[in-house]
Amino acid sequence: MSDQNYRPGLEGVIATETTLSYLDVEQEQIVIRGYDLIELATKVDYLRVAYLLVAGHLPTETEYNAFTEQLTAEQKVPEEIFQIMGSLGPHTHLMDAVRTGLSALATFDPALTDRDPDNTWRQALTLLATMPTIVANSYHIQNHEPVIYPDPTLGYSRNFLQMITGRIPDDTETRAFDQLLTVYSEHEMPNSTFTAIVIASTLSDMYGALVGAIASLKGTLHGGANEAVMKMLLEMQSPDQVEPYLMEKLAKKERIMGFGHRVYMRKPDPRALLMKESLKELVAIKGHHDLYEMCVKGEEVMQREKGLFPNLDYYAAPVYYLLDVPIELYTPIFFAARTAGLVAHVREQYEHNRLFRPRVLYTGPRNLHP
Ligand SMILES: CC(=O)SCCNC(=O)CCNC(=O)[C@H](O)C(C)(C)COP(=O)(O)OP(=O)(O)OC[C@H]1O[C@@H](n2cnc3c(N)ncnc32)[C@H](O)[C@@H]1OP(=O)(O)O
Ligand SMILES: O=C([O-])CC(=O)C(=O)O
Repeated sequence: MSDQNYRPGLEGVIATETTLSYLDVEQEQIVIRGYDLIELATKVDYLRVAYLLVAGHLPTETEYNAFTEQLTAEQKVPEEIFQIMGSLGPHTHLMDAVRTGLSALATFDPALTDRDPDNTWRQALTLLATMPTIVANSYHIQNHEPVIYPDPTLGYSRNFLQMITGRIPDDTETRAFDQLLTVYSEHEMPNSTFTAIVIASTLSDMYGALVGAIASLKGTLHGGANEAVMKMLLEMQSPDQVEPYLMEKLAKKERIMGFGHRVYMRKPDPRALLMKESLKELVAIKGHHDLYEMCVKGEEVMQREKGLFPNLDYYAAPVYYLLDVPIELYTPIFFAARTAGLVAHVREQYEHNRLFRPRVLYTGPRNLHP
């Protein structure tokens, strides 16, 4: 086979057609069904964006009310899910606990393999409704704490955050968390979304596609970077330590988590800019000015030394931190937020399916005999 089409890591390769989203790097815009993601994040809430992704248009007030009512009605998960998650080993990574919880949830779906759009819409709603409950409680279960059940009187994001921290967040915290969910909701064709549509292309079910996506998102080159960023910031301790810390790592040719991006490359990630603003606002209210200063210093050093910009994970990590979210939950929350984009992509894949089955550039031996 000719190697002229071979691109390691499929860099720059167009894998599918979609009406969902597009990274317009030149215009520095993330297009979500025609809208700018950053404008959406500043003007509408996460649930409206989730509806936009799955249904294809922003909801009317009637559609929005019906959507939130349906989600609220489905927030609870069967107790067996918590029991299964509670039976996992002592070293369980929360992404693996969520992966297992989601896998188990599939066994409660009465029409798991029915790909009719009405059924996949129902499944999308179930997944959006239950993911916060599974994600938040993965932490409590692993730490032998009581499960915190969803509170149907709170909105989606406020309820999600209260299930994590055990206290009802104020309006500022709820808004910051909601915005975080929105900027994580969809991002064209990252590794995890690609994994999901590859699985869906075999006509496997939506849950299975998302289970694969979780495994992909766990990696530190992808979603796992946000946890690594926070650990790095805590290790640095103070603004004056940032430069020596980063210079030492760079001298050892280590990757600095939260910087660089396959698509943006040497351009800023618009989501990181919004999260930087969000961090600034939270710091003004909650203190931790040092944290903001450290982040800005890190950005300056990486720009000067490597010409690299921060990605979303770099500024999302300290925002999570100021919202009192345990570090182990940063990546699972990314997954919960991305559920909106993932279910929309899986539904789209079913609508115009073609099995993914690429070829290889074979570099091994030939004509050997046993
Ligand atoms: C929400 C998200 O999932 S965003 C991604 C989150 N992941 C991270 O933050 C992990 C850190 N970043 C990285 O490892 C990379 O930038 C990736 C994986 C995100 C993208 O990588 P790729 O597109 O494969 O870029 P590639 O690895 O070819 O890097 C290009 C150059 O930039 C350097 N580079 C890229 N990112 C980094 C980094 N974070 N730290 C140090 N150097 C870096 C590479 O060493 C390479 O330099 P060279 O040309 O001198 O060898
Ligand atoms: O687009 C990517 O490759 C990774 C990313 O930023 C995301 O999934 O949000």
